Amino acid sequence: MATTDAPAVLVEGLHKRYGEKRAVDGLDLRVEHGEIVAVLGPNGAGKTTTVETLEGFRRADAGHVRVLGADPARAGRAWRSRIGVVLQDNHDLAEATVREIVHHMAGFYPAPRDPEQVIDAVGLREKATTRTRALSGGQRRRLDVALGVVGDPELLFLDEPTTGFDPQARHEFWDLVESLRDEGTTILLTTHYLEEAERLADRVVVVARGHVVAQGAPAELGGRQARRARVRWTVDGAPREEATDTPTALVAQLASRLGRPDGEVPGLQVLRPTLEDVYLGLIGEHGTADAPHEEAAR
Ligand SMILES: Nc1ncnc2c1ncn2[C@@H]1O[C@H](COP(=O)(O)OP(=O)(O)OP(=O)(O)O)[C@@H](O)[C@H]1O
Repeated sequence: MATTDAPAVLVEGLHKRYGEKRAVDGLDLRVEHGEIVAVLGPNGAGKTTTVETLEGFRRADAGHVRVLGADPARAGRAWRSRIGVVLQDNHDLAEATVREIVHHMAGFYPAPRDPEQVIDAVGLREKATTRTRALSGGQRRRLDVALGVVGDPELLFLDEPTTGFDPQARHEFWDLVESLRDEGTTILLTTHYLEEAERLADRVVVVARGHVVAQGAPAELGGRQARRARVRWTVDGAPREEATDTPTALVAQLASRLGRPDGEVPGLQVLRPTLEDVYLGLIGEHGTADAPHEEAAR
């Protein structure tokens, strides 16, 4: 039960096929205790299959998987009580109220959070006595998050947690995730929102066609080349552009070289690639999930 030096999640060479489809194809992943890792990737890249394998809901065809020191395919109830899960699709609890469900779920864990505090934390106080069938999509998702955290998990899996959230709800959810991080919860999330990954993740892992194609801190993903700034300016109305690691020096040089009395550089723009730019570049390089595998095409 004690936390060891072993990572919270360790995946080596994970493979999973559905018939001929290689959904996960040699995926490696490591999540340290206390870390928030965001898994990004196009539709069909294998993110959900991977996460569901880590949660013990799917069996790997091959590979080494350890989650909190155990093989999820064989781990028992004590292990399950240490993880929290927010799935992409949800079971139907339509007739129960928010309060009933959160209290009910808390009862399955040895040391749950206070269900009323959880209801507050996910912003469902005003809906506590509402039946779940009467919740909006975003409210329903907040309830899913409440059910994922009520057991006070050491490790929380969030599969596209904010899909369907309005911008305010998304920001509130991010605050909630950050407070969980401050309490030491390890979090693995999948998302299609680059802003979400940038805001929350210590590390971003990009998956395409069933394996990891890049990983790193959000500010470093893609390496120096992908992160170069582009400086644009005009000379006699004609556009010029240069990629550089030192945009400030280039701008200073342009200001003196162009020799305008006011020191202004006409049409000056300094563009730095966003995480989205870098991500789209990586995905472009590695093809989309549904492109045929190179091996298959040979
Ligand atoms: N139960 C299943 N049976 C057959 N094929 C499946 C099954 N689940 C997933 N797949 C296929 O496996 C591949 C990976 O799917 P997965 O759901 O893991 O991707 P994902 O990265 O989570 O995608 P998304 O971003 O759309 O949620 C896809 O091509 C998908 O069609």
